[in-house]
Amino acid sequence: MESPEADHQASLRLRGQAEIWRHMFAFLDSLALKCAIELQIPDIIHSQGIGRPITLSQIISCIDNAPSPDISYLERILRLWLVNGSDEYTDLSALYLIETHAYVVGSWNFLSQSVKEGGMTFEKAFGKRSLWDLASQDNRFNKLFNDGMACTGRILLREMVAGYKDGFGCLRSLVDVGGGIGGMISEIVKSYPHIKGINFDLPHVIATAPVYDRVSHIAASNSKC
Ligand SMILES: C[S@@+](CC[C@H](N)C(=O)[O-])C[C@H]1O[C@@H](n2cnc3c(N)ncnc32)[C@H](O)[C@@H]1O
Repeated sequence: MESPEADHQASLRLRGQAEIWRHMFAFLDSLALKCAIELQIPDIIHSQGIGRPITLSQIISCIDNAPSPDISYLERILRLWLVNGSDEYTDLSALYLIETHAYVVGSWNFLSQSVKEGGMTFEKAFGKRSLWDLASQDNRFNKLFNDGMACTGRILLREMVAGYKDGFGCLRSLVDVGGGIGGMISEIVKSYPHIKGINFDLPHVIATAPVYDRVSHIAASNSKC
C-alpha cells in the first residue's frame, strides 16, 4: 500500500490530468453550438412554438440545402445542446458565428510566437493587419461580421434607450464612429426623430449598409486603421 503522501501526490496528478483534458476539449461545446446555429436548429425548434416537442426527423427535414442528411450526427449535436427559445432582441447567433470563425480562432494559435518574437498574432496568422482588412476582401465574412455586430448592438441599444431616457433629448445630431451598418444609430433616431444620425465606417461596411430614415452613411476615406 502506498503512503498517504504518495496517494495525495497521485491524486493531485490525476486531477491535473483531468483539468488538462477539460481544457483540451472545451472547444467542443462552442463548436457544437456553432454547428447548431449554422444549421438553424434554434429557429427550426422555435418555429414549432414554445414548449411543443419536435422529433429529430422533423428537425432534419427542415434543414436547408441538405442533400443527404445524417440523423446520427444531428442526434450527437443535440445531446450537447439545449434550447431556451429566443427572440430577435436576445439572439446572439450571428455574434457567436464571428467569435468561432476561423479568422478569429486562428490567430490564437500564434500567441506563443507573439510572446517569443513580438508582433500581432493576427498578422502572423493571416498576413493582414486587422480583421477589417480581411473583411474588406471577403464578402461572406464582411456580412457575417456586420450582422454579428448589429445583433449585439440591438441588445445594448434596447437597454441604453430604456435607461438613458433624457440623455438624447438635447442633441440635434449624433455620429456613430465605427457604427457598422448603422443598426444602433437608426434605432436611436427612431426613438428620437428630432436627431439627425450619421453613421461613419469603412467603405466595405458602408457599401452593405441598408438605407434608414434620417441616417446618412459616410465612408472613411481609407481602410488603414
Ligand atoms: C467592433 S465593430 C462595432 C460595430 C458597430 N458599432 C455595431 O455595434 O454594429 C468596430 C467597427 O469599426 C469599424 N472601423 C475600424 N476601423 C475604422 C476606421 N479607421 N474608420 C472607421 N471605421 C472603422 C469597423 O469596420 C467595425 O464596423
